[in-house]
Parts: sequence; structure tokens; C-alpha cells
Amino acid sequence: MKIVVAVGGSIIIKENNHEKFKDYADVLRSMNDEHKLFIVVGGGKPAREYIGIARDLGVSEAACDDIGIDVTRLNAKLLIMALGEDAYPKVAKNFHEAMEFSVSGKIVVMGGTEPAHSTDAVSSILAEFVNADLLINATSVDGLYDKDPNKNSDAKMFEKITPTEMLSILSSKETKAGTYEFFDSTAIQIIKRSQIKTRIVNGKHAENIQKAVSSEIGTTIIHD
Ligand SMILES: Nc1ncnc2c1ncn2[C@@H]1O[C@H](COP(=O)(O)OP(=O)(O)O)[C@@H](O)[C@H]1O
Ligand SMILES: O=c1ccn([C@@H]2O[C@H](COP(=O)(O)OP(=O)(O)O)[C@@H](O)[C@H]2O)c(=O)[nH]1
Repeated sequence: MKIVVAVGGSIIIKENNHEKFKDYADVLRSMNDEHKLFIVVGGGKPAREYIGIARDLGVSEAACDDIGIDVTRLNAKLLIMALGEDAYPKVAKNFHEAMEFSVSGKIVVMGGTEPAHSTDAVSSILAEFVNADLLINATSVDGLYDKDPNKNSDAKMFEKITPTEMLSILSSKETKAGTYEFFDSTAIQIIKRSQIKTRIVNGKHAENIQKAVSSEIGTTIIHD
């Protein structure tokens, strides 16, 4: 199968240690014989720190986004280092490069592309661009809930949800640089228009990426 995996920055660059990069590299390496893999890496706390400095310098939101993109690409570079020979040695800067690099048979890794959306949007557009069979979004909670589970103890997780329902739950989210929390609307719109098979799983355990291929863990986005 052709699979796009979005790895949340809050997952992979935690406490600035190498552990998660290694865990993900081990799991992705074990999947690479059977699947064609494309990985999109987020920015995490470092991205928000740099964006905060840029904003204090008075630059535009697009320029803040641009700094965030640079940080996602640094995280992507670290994952490539962890993957060694199993990864294409360059961070893909756009969808054409991702497609071109995938001809090598190696795991393609990228970060952001353009201002004004998140790496979740990048992963959805990439999944559409390469006609992926599955999009896996590895985030910091078990799936999509009816409200933020970190702020509401009574939040309920959806096992299945449609893009239309997702838009109604997440529509009020901020869209400033560094704040595209959870899924941004661009990502959902792309999943909706191309009916991309998508699963949202807890990325704190890298092995959930492998589980998400064949079992319905987390939240599965279904299409009406
Ligand atoms: N409806 C929701 N369902 C799940 N998580 C939500 C929801 N609304 C807000 N969140 C928050 O979004 C966070 C994940 O988004 P984000 O911080 O962007 O992580 P990632 O690193 O995966 O991009 C969760 O930790 C949770 O606190
Ligand atoms: O294609 C992209 C990807 C990322 N970003 C910027 O980089 C930040 C970090 O990316 P993201 O929010 O996806 O990281 P994560 O949520 O995984 O930490 C975003 O908030 C945006 O400001 C962007 O402008 N375009």
C-alpha cells in the first residue's frame, strides 16, 4: 500500500531527545518492504518558540509561518538521519519532489510547504497528490473527540466520523502561525473532496502507525 504518515511535532520532538526519532525510524523501517511510505513531520514546541520570536519582531503571519516551515524541515532532517539508508537523503520541499524522490523506493520525508496551513494539510494534499491508499495522522491523543480531551474530562472519542462532522467540531480553531491545533480546515477539505481513507491515532507509541494499517484503532474518517 501507498501510505502517507503525518507525525505531529509534539510527538517526535519531545524534550529535545533522540528517542522518538529512533522509535519512529525502527517502525517505519519495518514497514518499508511492504509499503511505499511518505512521512510529513510537524514543528512542535521549537516551531512555536521561533514563531513567537518572529512575531515579537513584528513580521507578518506569513513570515512567521515561514519560520515554522523551516523548523518542520529540521525535524524532517533529523528523522532522515534516524532512518539512515532507508530514507531518501533529502527533505522534499514540495509534492513534486516527494513524488520524484519516491522513485528511489526509499522512505520520503518532508516538512511544511507554504504558509497558511499546518503539516496536517500538507499530509492530506500529499496523500491526494500521490493517490495514497491510506493517510495516518499520528497525534498526541487517541483520536478525534467531541471536544479537547486535555481540557474536558467528559470528552468522547469518535471511532468513526465524516469530514463534514469534523468541520463542525473543529471550525472555531485559530489560524495564526503556530496555532493550527489538531486538524485545520484545509486538511479536512482535501480529505473530503478526494475521499481519502484517514485514521487518527495516538502517535506517542510509534507502533500505532503499523497497527493503523490493518486495524481500526483511533478515529477513522469515513465518507458519506
Ligand atoms: N476535538 C479534539 N479532539 C482531539 N484533540 C483535540 C481536540 N480539540 C483540541 N485538541 C487538542 O489538539 C491537540 C493535538 O493537536 P496538536 O497540538 O496540533 O498536535 P500535533 O502535534 O499532533 O499536530 C491535542 O493534544 C488536544 O489537546
Ligand atoms: O506547510 C506548512 C507547514 C507548517 N507551517 C507553519 O509551521 C508551523 C508548525 O507546523 P505544524 O503546526 O503542522 O506542527 P505541529 O502541529 O505538528 O507541531 C505551523 O503552525 C505553521 O505556522 C506552514 O505555514 N505551512
